[in-house]
Amino acid sequence: MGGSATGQKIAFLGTGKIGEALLSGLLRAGKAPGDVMVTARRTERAEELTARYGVTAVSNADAAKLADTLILAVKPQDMGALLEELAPQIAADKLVISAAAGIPTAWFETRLAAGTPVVRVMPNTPVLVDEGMSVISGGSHATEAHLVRTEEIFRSVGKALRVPESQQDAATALSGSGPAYFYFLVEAMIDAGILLGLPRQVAHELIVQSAIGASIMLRDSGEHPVKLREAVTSPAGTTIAAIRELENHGVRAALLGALEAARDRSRELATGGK
Ligand SMILES: NC(=O)C1=CN([C@@H]2O[C@H](COP(=O)(O)OP(=O)(O)OC[C@H]3O[C@@H](n4cnc5c(N)ncnc54)[C@H](OP(=O)(O)O)[C@@H]3O)[C@@H](O)[C@H]2O)C=CC1
Ligand SMILES: O=C(O)[C@@H]1CCC=N1
Repeated sequence: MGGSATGQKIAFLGTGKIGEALLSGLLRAGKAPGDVMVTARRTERAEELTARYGVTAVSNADAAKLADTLILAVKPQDMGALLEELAPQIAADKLVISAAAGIPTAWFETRLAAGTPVVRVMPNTPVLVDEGMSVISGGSHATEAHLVRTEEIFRSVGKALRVPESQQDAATALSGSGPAYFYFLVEAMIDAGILLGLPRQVAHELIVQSAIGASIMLRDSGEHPVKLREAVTSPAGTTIAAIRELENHGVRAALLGALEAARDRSRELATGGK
């Protein structure tokens, strides 16, 4: 199989939140709807996706037959059943990409035909706005061409970075789940604005634009986050009063613990368990 994704048929097996986000991004990037297939458990969901995107809804078995690249995007807990149904139908010249948290490439390799290339990818939902962060690791039969083909798919919706598979659970905790932490912080800060007497819409606008500005500075200034924070923190000013409260409440320690918990949960999902 060649390295280029152009003209290749791609199937999403399980097209929920992340599957749909990726699908919409691929189409925005110019992939022809006729080259994209989706599978769904429910007929209404299949109809919704075909109406919205003009892609073809097929059975899992047909996806395995017709597509060159299969992107498996069901929950880790549903992966066992999907593989049981599908493994015998996947020829070893297909590229199998798993977007599932936790499950190692070796788990797939033991269930698929000998030599089937498997690539594990952890994307995140900002693929919806072409600002995704996808972390990629090849299994033991994935060649450079397979990794390049995977990168082409995920770079069309943001950044992609190759890491050793041993780093995937940590990457899942950081970038896979990462957007949720920012939404959580923004939600809490909007509530703080309400506490301070601002109308909700004003609080929302102030915090969201501050988040956008801060994110762009983090990305583009080349400065360490400490430097950027110091530049906001005037002597005896307002910011240091807030930072003292954050430190008093152990927010840094809470984040360390939170990401460790996410990493551990990813490890627990390794067997597709509950
Ligand atoms: N959400 C995120 O931000 C990210 C998620 N992931 C990973 O992506 C995967 C999916 O997560 P997410 O999109 O959030 O979950 P969703 O539940 O939104 O999507 C999973 C979809 O798979 C469908 N499905 C389940 N079994 C089958 C089957 N046998 N055949 C066809 N379709 C099936 C479900 O159908 P039904 O609607 O009937 O339940 C559902 O639509 C997980 O493994 C997760 O770890 C990775 C990175 C980020
Ligand atoms: O919460 C989850 O398990 C998935 C994986 C990373 C983001 N969402």
